[in-house]
Amino acid sequence: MEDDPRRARAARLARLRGLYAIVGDDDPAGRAAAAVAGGAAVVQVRMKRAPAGEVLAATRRIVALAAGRALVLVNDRPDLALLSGADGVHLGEDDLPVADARRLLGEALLVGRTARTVDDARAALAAGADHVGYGPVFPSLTKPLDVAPRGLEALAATCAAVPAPVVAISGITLENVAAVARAGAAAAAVIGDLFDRGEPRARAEALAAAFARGARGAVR
Ligand SMILES: Cc1ncc(COP(=O)(O)OP(=O)(O)O)c(N)n1
Ligand SMILES: Cc1nc(C(=O)O)sc1CCOP(=O)(O)O
Ligand SMILES: [Mg+2]
Repeated sequence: MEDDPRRARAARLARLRGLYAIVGDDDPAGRAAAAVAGGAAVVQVRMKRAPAGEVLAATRRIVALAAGRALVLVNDRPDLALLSGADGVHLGEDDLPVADARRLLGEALLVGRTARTVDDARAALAAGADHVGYGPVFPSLTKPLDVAPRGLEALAATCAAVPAPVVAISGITLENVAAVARAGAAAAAVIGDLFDRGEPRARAEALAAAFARGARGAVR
């Protein structure tokens, strides 16, 4: 057990920076390996079709390959986050409440929560989350959404208002990722532009470098 759980969580939160890759049911470990090799700081396991045992086995493989290089978070399932040795969980409105996931995971692991508004983000933090996933920033080709894209100005306002790391999500590409970083996002969550645009390792390198330039305020 990590000696000082709050210190352990702070150390994890400090690593929640840059490219945040989301892998799904198609070759999760292979995609995670390519993303981490390309400099992704975070891998989220978001397997929506596989049975729980398969998600657990894949997440354990990803925890092992990412060790020391990238954080691993599990979408939806705090139980699988705990059992797999992952760094935390990401929750949305259809998942367990943040407070219950926090009870299950304890203080050392990360709990992220989807937020559509600043009020959503504040409520998530008050309930025990330590970061939020804010979006949709742009339209997504991967996930149909029943909410309108928020855009960069709303992202910037949310990053300024929320006293915790904000992970931007939805429609993030090599063309807009620097602007996402300049808006103040701690990290940029990406699926399509990372895995459907050529070789993922090289794409990850390009996305991570572009995010870093934006975070320095550099003009591309
Ligand atoms: C970093 C990040 N932000 C938001 C989401 C969306 O999560 P959720 O609302 O639980 O929806 P699904 O991903 O489960 O469809 C996310 N996964 N990651
Ligand atoms: C998993 C997910 N959640 C979203 C939300 O806004 O809740 S958008 C999204 C898909 C992100 O994929 P892409 O980078 O291809 O747009
Ligand atoms: Mg979810």
